[in-house]
Amino acid sequence: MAFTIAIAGKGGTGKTTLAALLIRQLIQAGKGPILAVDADANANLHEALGIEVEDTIADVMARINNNLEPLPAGMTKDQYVAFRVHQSLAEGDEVDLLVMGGPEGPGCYCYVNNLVRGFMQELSNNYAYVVMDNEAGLEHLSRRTTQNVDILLVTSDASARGIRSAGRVKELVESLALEIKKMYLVVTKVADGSVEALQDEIQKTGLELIGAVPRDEQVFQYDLQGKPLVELPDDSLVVAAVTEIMRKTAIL
Ligand SMILES: Nc1ncnc2c1ncn2[C@@H]1O[C@H](COP(=O)(O)OP(=O)(O)OP(=O)(O)O)[C@@H](O)[C@H]1O
Repeated sequence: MAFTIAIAGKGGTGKTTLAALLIRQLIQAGKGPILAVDADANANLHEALGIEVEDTIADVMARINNNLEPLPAGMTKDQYVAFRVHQSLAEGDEVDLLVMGGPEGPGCYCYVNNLVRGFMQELSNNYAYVVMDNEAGLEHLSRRTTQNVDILLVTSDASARGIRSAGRVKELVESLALEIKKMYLVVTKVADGSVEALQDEIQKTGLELIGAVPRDEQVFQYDLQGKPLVELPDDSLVVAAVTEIMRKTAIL
């Protein structure tokens, strides 16, 4: 069973950046193969990883559900879904990427979710690690289309409002009774001293702060130029911060 790391937080809090850097460091440490799952409808993990994606799972499922892709002779719907999901896996060096996409059309949830869930479980057995980029609403985790999580990293930017919404992610996890072994807070885009100023807010959430990712102009520049974040240099400030988080959480 793959070790699963999920990242969740409000839009723009650096989830994709964190996911890409975790994957970068896992690869560097020779911990592949890794399955990256983009479960954020707005996310662009493929760009951060430098992997081309043709299809999202939601697109494939919508086509199958609307009979735009007739079943090949001799194949059951289950077999065909498994085959098409497998086909939409984008392959890179040491990391493959599955983009969930969405939102899904009405009326197709249960059946497709059940199939995707079964398929995800089987698929993840082929990998040492699964790294998932999720929305704050934890859509896929709550529908259990994805498997149990070993570590959930909740991201917040360095603002009191951000910390409070990270606290709501924690409450959501608890109210949904999700099977998550460990949950930590990561404050992102941190300028000098701003984490200290947030200590009271952090304490109120009950989340354990595991690390801070500094605001780094280089990340912004890479995104601006469409350069994959996995190509950030070894001496990058954010790479060092993520490596430290991985040590503290015993991922590395
Ligand atoms: N440590 C950082 N330093 C500077 N800029 C950053 C940092 N982390 C993220 N950013 C910038 O913040 C923006 C949002 O980052 P990112 O895409 O990682 O967030 P996200 O939470 O995945 O957002 P979304 O939910 O919209 O996909 C990007 O423009 C990125 O360049």
